[in-house]
Amino acid sequence: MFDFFKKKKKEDENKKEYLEETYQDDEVEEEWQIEDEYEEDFKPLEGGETLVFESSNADLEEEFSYDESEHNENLDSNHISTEDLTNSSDFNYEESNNYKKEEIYNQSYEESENKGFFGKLRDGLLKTRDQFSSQIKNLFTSNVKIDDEMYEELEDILISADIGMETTLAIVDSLRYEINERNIKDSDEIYPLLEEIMVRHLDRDNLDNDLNFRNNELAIILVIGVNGVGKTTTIGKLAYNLEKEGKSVMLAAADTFRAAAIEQLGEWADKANVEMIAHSEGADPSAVIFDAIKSAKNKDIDVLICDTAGRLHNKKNLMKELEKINKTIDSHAGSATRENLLVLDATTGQNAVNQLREFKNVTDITGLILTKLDGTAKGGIIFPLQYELNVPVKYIGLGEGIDNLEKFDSKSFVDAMF
Ligand SMILES: Nc1nc2c(ncn2[C@@H]2O[C@H](COP(=O)(O)OP(=O)(O)OP(=O)(O)O)[C@@H](O)[C@H]2O)c(=O)[nH]1
Repeated sequence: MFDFFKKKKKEDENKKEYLEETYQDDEVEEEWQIEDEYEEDFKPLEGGETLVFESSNADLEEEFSYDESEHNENLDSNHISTEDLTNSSDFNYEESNNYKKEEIYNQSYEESENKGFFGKLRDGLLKTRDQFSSQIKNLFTSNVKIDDEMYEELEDILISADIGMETTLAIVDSLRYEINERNIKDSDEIYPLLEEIMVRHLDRDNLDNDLNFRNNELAIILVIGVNGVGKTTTIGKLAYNLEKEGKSVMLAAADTFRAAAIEQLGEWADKANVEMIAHSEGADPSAVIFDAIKSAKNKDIDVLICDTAGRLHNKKNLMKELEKINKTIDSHAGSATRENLLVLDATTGQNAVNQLREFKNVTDITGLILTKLDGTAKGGIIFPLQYELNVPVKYIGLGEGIDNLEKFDSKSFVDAMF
């Protein structure tokens, strides 16, 4: 699965220094029993090694030529080996190695490379458009009388597209106002006006839909989200996108809750041809991020994308875990530009809005990635997320392929809905 492993020396002094620097706050220290945890997490690990999963790259392979027998000798149970991964009962190496790589590349490259951004967006939003656009067209091209009944019908259509009550009412109010102001009598003219008003509502707060990068500064992206929303897939796609833009990317497998999460991320690291830093299942996520920051700095990496476990059922622990991760980043990469991106599954409709509300109570969310828009007619969910909760959508997922992640742009999105 991983083309080879590289082992990296870690001095015990660094660990001590890290613990001292990071955990000066008595309260946090007490609650987390940091000393114990870290002693366990960092227990060397004969030779004090951390595993770095390298992507397949001939040059790198030469540079860090990997001696498997040496690796096996030194491997500590606290870290993962290829064998652990391939032999684990819930992981089928053969299958996983063959499965998506081919599928994903064929599907993505052959079909999508020929299509421009807008073509892909329109394809991805087919289900949303099918439902929404046909209803809107029916309403406005049938010489409907511009009266309260028409506005009520429009409200129903917008709400059924998951646009949410608050945004729907705001859009319909604006439309009513504009129709009066412009003295529109012909219902045909309402169709483009509605499109214009919908874009305006998405853009109301001038939210920044781009990722936050500064030249020559490491950017650290924490990716948060509950199981199954498409977090791992999205990290792989994002790494691939950013690499294509010319940035060097590294992944940190800080969702250590399940071994399968680490394995799956490793697969995506391979597909996107980027490096991944991982410890074993149950390790301290902050320790993984600490190692990843060190490695990213040593290698002059532009973007470090960190997977995290987003288990909302234990909000207090999640909050503490994220606090600890943030503290680690502040202490060791204080000048890094930061993003906390929440991944939401569009097919869950209003549930995605509830998840954003919950996560906003737990941590600062700087942006959203809305996945699986290709599999739902609920694309309108993007409106309450941006308009009501004021969090910018930065990317949208339009399929399972590695290049099925697109930057979000309100004008193109609304165009593709109509
Ligand atoms: N159609 C479609 N499927 C997607 C998209 N993003 C992710 N998926 C699929 O959603 C499923 C779950 O994705 P994962 O990346 O495993 O989700 P996760 O949040 O990491 O889930 P856990 O590993 O259980 O925490 C997979 O089958 C993905 O292929 C998307 O944009 N469109």
